[in-house]
Amino acid sequence: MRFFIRNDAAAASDHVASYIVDRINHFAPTPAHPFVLGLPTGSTPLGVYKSLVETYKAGEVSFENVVTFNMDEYIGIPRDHPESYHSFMWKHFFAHVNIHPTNVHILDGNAPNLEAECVEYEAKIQAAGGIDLFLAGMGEDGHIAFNEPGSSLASRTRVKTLAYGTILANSRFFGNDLDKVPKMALTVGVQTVLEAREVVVLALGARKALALQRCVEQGVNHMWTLSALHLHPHSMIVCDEDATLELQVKTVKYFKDIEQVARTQGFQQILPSEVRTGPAPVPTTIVTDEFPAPTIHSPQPTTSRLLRATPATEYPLRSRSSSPDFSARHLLATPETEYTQDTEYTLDSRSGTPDFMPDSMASRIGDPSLLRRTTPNPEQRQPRQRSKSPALVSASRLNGIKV
Ligand SMILES: N[C@@H]1[C@@H](O)[C@H](O)[C@@H](COP(=O)(O)O)O[C@@H]1O
Repeated sequence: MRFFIRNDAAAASDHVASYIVDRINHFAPTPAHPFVLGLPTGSTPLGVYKSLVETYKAGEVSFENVVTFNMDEYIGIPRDHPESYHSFMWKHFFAHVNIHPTNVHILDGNAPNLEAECVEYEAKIQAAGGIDLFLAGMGEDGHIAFNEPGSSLASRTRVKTLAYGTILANSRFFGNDLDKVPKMALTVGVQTVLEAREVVVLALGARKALALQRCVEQGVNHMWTLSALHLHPHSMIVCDEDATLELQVKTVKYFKDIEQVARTQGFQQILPSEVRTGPAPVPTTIVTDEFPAPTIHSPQPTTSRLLRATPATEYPLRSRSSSPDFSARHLLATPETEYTQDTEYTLDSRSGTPDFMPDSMASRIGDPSLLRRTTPNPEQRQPRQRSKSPALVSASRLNGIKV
């Protein structure tokens, strides 16, 4: 996941808007091959829409061959209600750019059959060739679209009951009257979003800080559905400084450093070209006599090893140790080498996995029957007598160990 932090909401919104413009222009959409854009509502994307409209008016982007799919819509308020997502999208974006109304798709929260509406919506996304870029905001509880905490991460477009926290948060658009906020909505699912070729999330303000922290620093969790983005190969979060308030300083520094290094090295984090220009052909493996099918080595069964065998020789654990055996083995491999910290570093970087230490799970379990092993346990072997090389003696002095 890429993560960009900007000083304020305006800079973060501009970053996202110019990113979208770049994607559309690079895609060079045509009527037969339109760019398919997923869109959110809420206060968060307002700056992005404003910037996109300005860019369009400056002649730097066209929405002529852009097809859109909105994330969600309330159930039970008229389409022309000022707070319906239909009204929102036309007011803030569609009415100001050259998009064809027939290319705009927004779920109908008043459809006679809501389930059928959802199924049809997924089919329309498929028919359009899938979504190239899904822009999203996030709820204060980390929801994406209206996928409230506890939503299945495999969910698709469906009817969703809104969480109390969401109703409370969105009541500001309904005169702070909770009774006026719809209690249900239609929403694309988490899986619908994950199937987009790219997902871009904008998070602004301190009220998103906790959710952002959960989604960026913690694992994939169905209670913070935006965290499912970690499963997406091309996802990006852009936020302002206020939204980082709950993140660890080292997390913020790390992501800022990545961006800085990329800039100074002239390396842009761009997507593979096939992602940017529509669906890539499915790769096929050509098998000939000259290039036979590769052998796939199946992993060794682990059960027996866990129960009573000696995994150490096959799967050594990577734990640093100052045991005599550790030092001796390394030095015996290069007896002419004088043991210094530098030498150890050289060995590390050359071998990649220098610090193997025999171990076995069975030895940690206090079950006497596990000591009856059928294969030799390296830990119980008698140490072999080794001659003391000069290097070994030198190392022993440095480490204070007996060899
Ligand atoms: N369904 C929408 C979400 O798509 C949006 O991300 C969220 C955040 O809204 P805001 O940007 O106003 O904080 O609001 C609603 O719940």
